[in-house]
Amino acid sequence: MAFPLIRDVRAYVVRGGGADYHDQGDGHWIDDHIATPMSRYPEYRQSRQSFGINVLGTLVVEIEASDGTIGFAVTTGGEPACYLVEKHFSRFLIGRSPVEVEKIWDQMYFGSQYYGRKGLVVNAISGVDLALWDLLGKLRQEPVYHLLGGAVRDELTFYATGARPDLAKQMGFIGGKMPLHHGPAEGEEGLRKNIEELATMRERVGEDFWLMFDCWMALDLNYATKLAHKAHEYGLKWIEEALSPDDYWGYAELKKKAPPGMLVTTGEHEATRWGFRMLMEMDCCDIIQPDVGWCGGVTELTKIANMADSRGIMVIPHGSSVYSYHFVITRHNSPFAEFLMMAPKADKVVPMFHPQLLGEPVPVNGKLKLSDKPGFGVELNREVKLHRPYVGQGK
Ligand SMILES: C[C@H](O)[C@H](O)CC(=O)C(=O)O
Ligand SMILES: [Mg+2]
Repeated sequence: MAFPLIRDVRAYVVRGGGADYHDQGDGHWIDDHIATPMSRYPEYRQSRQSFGINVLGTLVVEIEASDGTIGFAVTTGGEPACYLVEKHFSRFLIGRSPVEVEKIWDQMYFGSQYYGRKGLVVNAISGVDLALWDLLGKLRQEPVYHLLGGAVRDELTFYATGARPDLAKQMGFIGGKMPLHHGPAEGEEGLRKNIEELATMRERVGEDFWLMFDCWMALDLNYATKLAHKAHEYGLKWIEEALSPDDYWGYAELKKKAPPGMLVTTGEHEATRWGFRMLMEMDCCDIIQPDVGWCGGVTELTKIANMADSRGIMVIPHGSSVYSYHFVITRHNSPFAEFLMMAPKADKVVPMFHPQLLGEPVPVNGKLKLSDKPGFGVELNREVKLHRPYVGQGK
C-alpha cells in the first residue's frame, strides 16, 4: 500500500492546562504546597508555579501528509521544543513516508544525541513520534491500539491521582494517589503531617482501597525510608518517585529498605530504553511509570515495556491521557492506568488534557472502553490559542 508522503511539520505552543497539566489557575490542588526538590527553599515551598513548573506550556505537533491528512499530538515542551521540532527534527520527516516510524525516531534521537538524550529534547521527540502514530492511524483508518497489536482486555481500569482519594473511591476508581505535601526541610512536624493526612484518608476509604504517595523527587533516602515505614502502618500501597531520577543507587537502597509488600515506583522523569534499563538492572523499583509524552513516544515505550515484561515488572504509564490508554490496552504487564484528576478540587472527573483535545474520553465508574476512531481518536481543539513561534522547512 502506497502512503502519501509527509509534506509539512508544524509545532505550536499552547498555554493553560492541557498536556502541561501543571499550568493551572489559582487554588488548584496540584499547586498547593506539594513537596518538591525546591522545597528546601522556603520561598519556593508553597507553590510549584513559583519556581516555574509551568514555564514551558504545551507543545502541539502537527504532521501533514500530501493528501491533507493531519496527525497531531500534545506533550510538554512549549517554545524550546517548537524550535527543535521545526528547526531540527522536521528534516527527518519532510518528503518521507509516515510508515518509517523507526527510522525517523532513530534519526531524531541520534541526530540530537550530542545535546539531548533526556528531558526536553526527548519530550519533543515524543511529541513528533506520537503525531506520527496518529497520522498513521488516520491514514490506515485504524485506532493506534490496533497498530500496536490489539487490545488484550475489553476496557481500561484506573486509579486516580489527586488530593481527594476518598472522592475518587466514590467515583469508582481502584485507588487514590495523593501528593506528598511536606518534604525533609519541614522536619519531624512535616513528617507527622504527611502521616496524619494518610491516616485521615485511610479512615475515610477503609482497608482495601489503594492509597499511594507521590513524592515528586522531593526526598532523601533516610526520609523516604522513614516515611515508608510509618506509612506502612496505614497500608500505603506504593511510594512513588521518592528520590531524584538520577539517584539510581538511592532507589536500589530504598527498594531493599522498604517494608515488605510496599511497592517502590518511579520513572515518570526517566527517558529511553537506556534510562529504563538502568532502573531495571539496578533493581530500583517494582513498577516503572514512563510518560509516553516524555520517554520517547510509543515507539520507545514499546521497547521499554518489552524489557520490563521479560523481568516481570509492571509498566503503569504516567498520566498522558489517550496517548497512554492506546498503549496500556495492548499490554498484559500494564493491568491498570493512571487518571490525573484535573478538576481544581479533585471532586469530579474532567478530561485530563482539557481544553486542548476534542473527544477526549474519560473513565466512567473508574473504567473506560476505547473507541475505534482512527489514530488516538481525538482532534485538536482549534479554539485554543495556537502560537507558532518558528517556521521550519515545510511547504
Ligand atoms: C501530583 C504530582 O505531584 C504530579 O503533579 C503528578 C504526578 O507526578 C503523577 O501523576 O504521577
Ligand atoms: Mg508521579
